[in-house]
Amino acid sequence: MANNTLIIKLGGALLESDEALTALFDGLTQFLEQQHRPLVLVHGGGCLVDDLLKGLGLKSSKKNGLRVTPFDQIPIIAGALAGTANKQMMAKAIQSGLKTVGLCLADGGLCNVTQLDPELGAVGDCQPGDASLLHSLLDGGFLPVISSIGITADGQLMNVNADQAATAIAEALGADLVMLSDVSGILDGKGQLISEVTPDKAEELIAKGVITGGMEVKVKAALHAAASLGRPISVASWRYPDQLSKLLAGGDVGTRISA
Ligand SMILES: Nc1ncnc2c1ncn2[C@@H]1O[C@H](COP(=O)(O)OP(=O)(O)O)[C@@H](O)[C@H]1O
Ligand SMILES: CC(=O)N[C@@H](CCC(=O)OP(=O)(O)O)C(=O)O
Repeated sequence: MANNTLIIKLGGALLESDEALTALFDGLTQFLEQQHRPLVLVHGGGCLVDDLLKGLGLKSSKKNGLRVTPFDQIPIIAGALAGTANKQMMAKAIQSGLKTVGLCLADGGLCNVTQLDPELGAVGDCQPGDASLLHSLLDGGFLPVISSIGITADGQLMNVNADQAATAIAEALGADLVMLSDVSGILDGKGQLISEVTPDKAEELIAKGVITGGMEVKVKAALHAAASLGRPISVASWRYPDQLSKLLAGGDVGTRISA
């Protein structure tokens, strides 16, 4: 199989805008027609989980950008991420005429997931595993759409941060990785886009409290992937799918994170 596989991670806030979701999948379809690159989508859905837990009267909190996941909440969270979010993404892909397969991190042993930290409950650390199922699907012309739910060797469902899941999958495939979020990239203290972030710059911005929460997790995951894959990782917005080709050609779009 061609080794120019592209992983695009889609932040969950995209699911809150039907218009943006349609535009993105139309953009992805055009991109695939032009570039013929094997593409894998990895998605989040944090806001969907927030809404669902709130609706059920359940409290939820985050530690360093990661959701504390009590074991009795994992069935609900897995339902939201591997169920609703995954199928809503697939639905848009199908509407755009793409042949798609919905997966989680456990399918075909794609990722090895273990408990990250007992204080976080059912939250998984995610390491690259067996990518042969993905290779087969890509060879068959399918678009894999992957949620960030994992299963440990002991059979425990785990909630994995979707940026960490995307980096492990990019490592498993040796693929390029682009993270599309609800912001245009990493912003400085004045809200201006930063075009390039190195490990030193990231450390400085995190220490100053400029990069926080979900973006801190994203930047750390991207720095790890940039180092292990030996290429930069881009963080940009899902609002401008027409800029994807420019971004991949090294153009001035979003933030480039290099190790
Ligand atoms: N320096 C920063 N630049 C941009 N966004 C930041 C920054 N620091 C924190 N954030 C927050 O990070 C969010 C993106 O992270 P997250 O919500 O995890 O996105 P996604 O769901 O796309 O993974 C932004 O919406 C913003 O609120
Ligand atoms: C452990 C952990 O934090 N899991 C995340 C998984 C979803 C996610 O990462 O969604 P976004 O990409 O939309 O942020 C969560 O429960 O919110």
